[in-house]
Amino acid sequence: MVDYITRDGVALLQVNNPPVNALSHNVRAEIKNGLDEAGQDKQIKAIVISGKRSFIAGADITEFKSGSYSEWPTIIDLCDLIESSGKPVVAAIKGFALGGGHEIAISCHYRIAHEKSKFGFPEVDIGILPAAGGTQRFPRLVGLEAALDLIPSGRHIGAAQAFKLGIVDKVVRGDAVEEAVKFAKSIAGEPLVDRRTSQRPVMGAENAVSLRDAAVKLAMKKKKGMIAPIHCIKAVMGSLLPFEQGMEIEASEGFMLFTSGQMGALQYAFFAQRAAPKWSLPCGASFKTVKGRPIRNAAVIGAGTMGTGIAMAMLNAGIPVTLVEQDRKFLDKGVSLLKLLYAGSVSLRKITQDQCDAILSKLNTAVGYKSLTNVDLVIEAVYENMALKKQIFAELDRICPPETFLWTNTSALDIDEIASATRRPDKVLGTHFFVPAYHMKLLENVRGKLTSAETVASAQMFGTRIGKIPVVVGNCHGFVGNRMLHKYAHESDFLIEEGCWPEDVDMVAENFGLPLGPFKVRDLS
Ligand SMILES: CC/C=C\C/C=C/C(=O)SCCNC(=O)CCNC(=O)[C@H](O)C(C)(C)COP(=O)(O)OP(=O)(O)OC[C@H]1O[C@@H](n2cnc3c(N)ncnc32)[C@H](O)[C@@H]1OP(=O)(O)O
Repeated sequence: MVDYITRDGVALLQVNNPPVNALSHNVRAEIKNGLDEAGQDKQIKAIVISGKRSFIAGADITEFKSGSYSEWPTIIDLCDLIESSGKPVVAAIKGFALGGGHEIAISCHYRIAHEKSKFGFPEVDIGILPAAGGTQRFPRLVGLEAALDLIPSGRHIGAAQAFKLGIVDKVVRGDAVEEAVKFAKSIAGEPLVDRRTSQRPVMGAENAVSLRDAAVKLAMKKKKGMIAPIHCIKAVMGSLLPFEQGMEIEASEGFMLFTSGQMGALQYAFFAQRAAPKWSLPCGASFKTVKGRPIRNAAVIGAGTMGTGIAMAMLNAGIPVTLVEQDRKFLDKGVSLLKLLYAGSVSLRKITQDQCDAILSKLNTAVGYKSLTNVDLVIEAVYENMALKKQIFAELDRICPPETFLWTNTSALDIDEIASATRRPDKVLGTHFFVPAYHMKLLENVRGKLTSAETVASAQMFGTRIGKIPVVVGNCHGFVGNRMLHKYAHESDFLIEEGCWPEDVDMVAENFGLPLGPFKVRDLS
């Protein structure tokens, strides 16, 4: 799990724990053994820590449930061992240095990073904080302001910004490991006193109160209902005390999170989101046995809210889209809406004007279905009317090539009945997008009784490609999402009957952490 390689007086400890080099107990034990071996070997003058393929994505999240994250050596022990090493330790970073991996990196005496590497403390999003000294060392490396920005937000940054902030000592284009080995040789024997992060003062301490208040305000706005950001902020503020005392604050803030229900729920969600795109059918088919067909181009029928949203989701992923309406007036309205949304993204600087132009260059429009003779996929997104949908599917079936997938955006209608209007029921599937379709992550892929495994595989692949979390569901009224939503909507309605105002119900739901309250969602639909 950790290869120990010696190179001309340098010991290279290379973590090899696929898929993401998480710091599982065995990995930690082997890093410790490697550090001990390198420390004892008189021939070794410096140490490089790196990862095969990528650096280290953090603690092994499964260990927070099992409890083995706290078994010796912990990540805290490793960080202390690395920092106090008498021989210089250099982190060679490519790929991800996240969470505990980032904490290991900032405990090293130097950091050499590939230009495409990424840094971050995503702990906040799984309900915890950087509990291996990260809340204490990071402010000492980058200052209070940047630490209060990056730790409670969990935001990833690239190598260039990491260099600007002082996280990284050198950014390289070539092989970060080779550069780090070369660098380690060049600094062997130099004093390390000012290279130990825990010994540094925290910059920006004079503005501590205003920086803290601003961070709390932002966290309450951006991460509504989450307790971890506030504990992160409290722990970072502890860095204004001497290091040992700050570590105690980190531990006590961490303890509250490690024993919270939110930690369990968010870590459940972490694994559930990764499990959802995997699928298997009663016949045994899964991604292991069936390959999906990539979608090279697509058409969307209907330029209303759902149709334009779905078209945007595809355009954002670089898939050329033809937006189709039966009437030029509706088509123009849809295109104007779509352009307005992209113009908004430009003015908010989410994309540049050039990127906007490139995206829109992949948008075509058509009145009627005649031009759909060369598309891999058609997604129908007209209003929920079975007779209309069947009529459209019958017509599409006549015009589109036999291999074209015909999918329907419906939140409740029977996929089998829609498929019965075609001669290709195996290629018919429901794609239930949620409003706004260009933004919401969930995509229910509804399998009818004749939908083929290849169609399911293609829809799951497609969902991931357009940045959704696709999940295969059965064909029943309301599928899964709306069956859950209906209960939630009923309870919200009862509250109105009992005298609450819709805006009050929305406010409570939003303060709990939902992006939009139930009545605002209904206004959008
Ligand atoms: C005593 C001190 C205690 C604590 C201090 C430290 C705390 C931490 O470090 S908490 C962990 C912080 N790190 C993260 O939260 C990173 C989580 N991972 C990711 O964000 C992503 O996986 C990635 C950006 C690193 C890579 O993304 P991608 O290439 O899209 O891969 P997947 O997300 O699909 O993941 C692939 C595979 O790996 C599993 N996995 C990912 N990270 C972890 C992890 N940290 N621990 C355990 N397992 C992890 C993920 O579930 C996928 O598994 P399957 O293929 O089985 O689905």
